[in-house]
Parts: sequence; C-alpha cells; structure tokens
Amino acid sequence: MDQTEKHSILKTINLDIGYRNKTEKILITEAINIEVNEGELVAVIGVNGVGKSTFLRTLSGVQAALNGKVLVKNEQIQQIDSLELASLVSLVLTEQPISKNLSVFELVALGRQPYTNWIGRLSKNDLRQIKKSLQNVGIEDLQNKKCYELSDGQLQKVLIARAIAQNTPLVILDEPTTHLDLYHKAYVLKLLKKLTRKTNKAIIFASHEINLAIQLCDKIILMQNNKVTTGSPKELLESGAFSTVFPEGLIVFDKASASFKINP
Ligand SMILES: Nc1ncnc2c1ncn2[C@@H]1O[C@H](COP(=O)(O)OP(=O)(O)OP(=O)(O)O)[C@@H](O)[C@H]1O
Repeated sequence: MDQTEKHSILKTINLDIGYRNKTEKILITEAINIEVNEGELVAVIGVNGVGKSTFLRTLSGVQAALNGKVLVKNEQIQQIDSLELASLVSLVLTEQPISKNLSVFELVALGRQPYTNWIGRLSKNDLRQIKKSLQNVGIEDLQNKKCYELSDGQLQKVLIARAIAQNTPLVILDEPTTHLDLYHKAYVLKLLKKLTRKTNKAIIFASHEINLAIQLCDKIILMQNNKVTTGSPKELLESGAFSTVFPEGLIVFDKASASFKINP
C-alpha cells in the first residue's frame, strides 16, 4: 500500500452525478475523479446551480450516483451499511429540518446516535465528546438554550458541533457559512481548518466563499459546466483555472492578490 492510498478517506472513480426521473437521466456532471486524504480541508466551488449540493449528496450516500464509484476508506459507499456509514461520514446540509424545540446540548448529542445503545443513553464517553464539540466550536455558553432562540449563524455553529460530536473521519458540509457575517465566515472556516489539523479529519464543504477558500484550503474542487478541476489553491492559481469560474466581465481574478475583484 503506498502513502497516498494509506491516507485516502474519499475517492471517486468516473463518477457521474445527477437525477433520474421515470423516463430519463438528468446528468449534471460526468467522470468526476477526485481524492481526499485524511487531515485535508477541501472546498467545492462553483456558480449557483452548477451541482455542488448534488455532488456532496452523492459523496455522502444520500443520493445515488448515476454511474461510477464513491469509495469511503476504499470501500464502495453502497456496500457500507447505514450504521457503519454514520460512523464514517457526517453530513451538514444547509436547510436541514431539525426540531428547534431541542436544546443546543440535545441537538449536539444527536451526533452521538451511531454510538448510543438502543434507548439512546449517553455514556461518559458520549458526554465527553459532546462537551469537546461544544468547546471546539466555541458555543458552550449556548448549550442550555433552545434552538428556536438562536440566530441563524448560531444555529449553523450548533450543526457543525453536532457533526463533530459524531466523530467521523469524514465531515461533509453544504454551505456552512451561508448565514454568517464576514468575521464569522472566516471564524468557521478557520475552525474547520483547525479541526483538520487537530483531529486529522477530512473536511469537505461547498461554499461561495472562494477568496477565503483560496487562503485556507488544502485543496479546491472547482465545478464548472460539466467539468471538474482539482488541485491545491497554488496549483489552480498557476494553471489559471480561477479565471474561468465566473462569466466574463463583471468579476475578474486578480492573480497578484490571489482573489476575485469586481471589474472596475
Ligand atoms: N431533485 C432534482 N431533480 C432534478 N434536477 C435537480 C434536482 N435538484 C436540483 N436539480 C438541478 O441540479 C442542478 C444542480 O443543482 P445543485 O443544487 O446541486 O447546485 P449548486 O451548485 O449546489 O447550487 P447553489 O450554489 O445555488 O446552491 C441544477 O440545475 C438544479 O436545477
């Protein structure tokens, strides 16, 4: 087994993503080949409607692939039973239905479900993991609040804490910074980076925060019309891949500052 294989947590092989209705397949993107290793922070970037959520749902096993393979720890995702999958992959979706009557503590505790016994009793280890997640995300002071009392941004942090409490080697988040102000966007993405370093988890998230992703991520998966380009921010910068992310004109990529700017 070589080094890369050893640390691979997620891999796709000629993956086609999209939808199936009664009569046809709706292909969104085809032949996606990516690899994510332990300890990496990876952003999925692309314009509205390009297929980021579809891709993340397919990677987490929530949605079936049209074709090709998703491998989690070298095992094909369809062959992993749901309990084992819940101990490998945690998923945070943008508009997730949650019971807002739960307290923050109770919601984060749900992350422990794959490990609790059939009556859902929390062990000492579960309690330790919940406390650690609340601490890691910096929301200990919110733990007794009801979720309906939270701002959208606070709720987003709680959902991240729940995913961390699940303690999986792979965490997938769809737009984890949507409701946050600039400070908290940077805070959350830096937090995700810190977690990859501290826990060796692989974290993959879809985001429109391309400038922050360039500064913070180990890898970027760039989705464009039926095409996916992957590399480190440096590699993508050097190859000029960022210059075609948006339609020409309004926004341009400034190579000198490695960021997108409005065309004056
Ligand atoms: N259930 C569905 N059936 C058929 N097509 C769908 C379905 N859900 C989404 N789509 C289509 O799939 C494409 C990709 O959608 P997706 O939500 O994955 O994009 P996205 O990149 O996450 O967009 P955004 O940045 O706006 O969140 C869009 O054209 C969308 O209309």
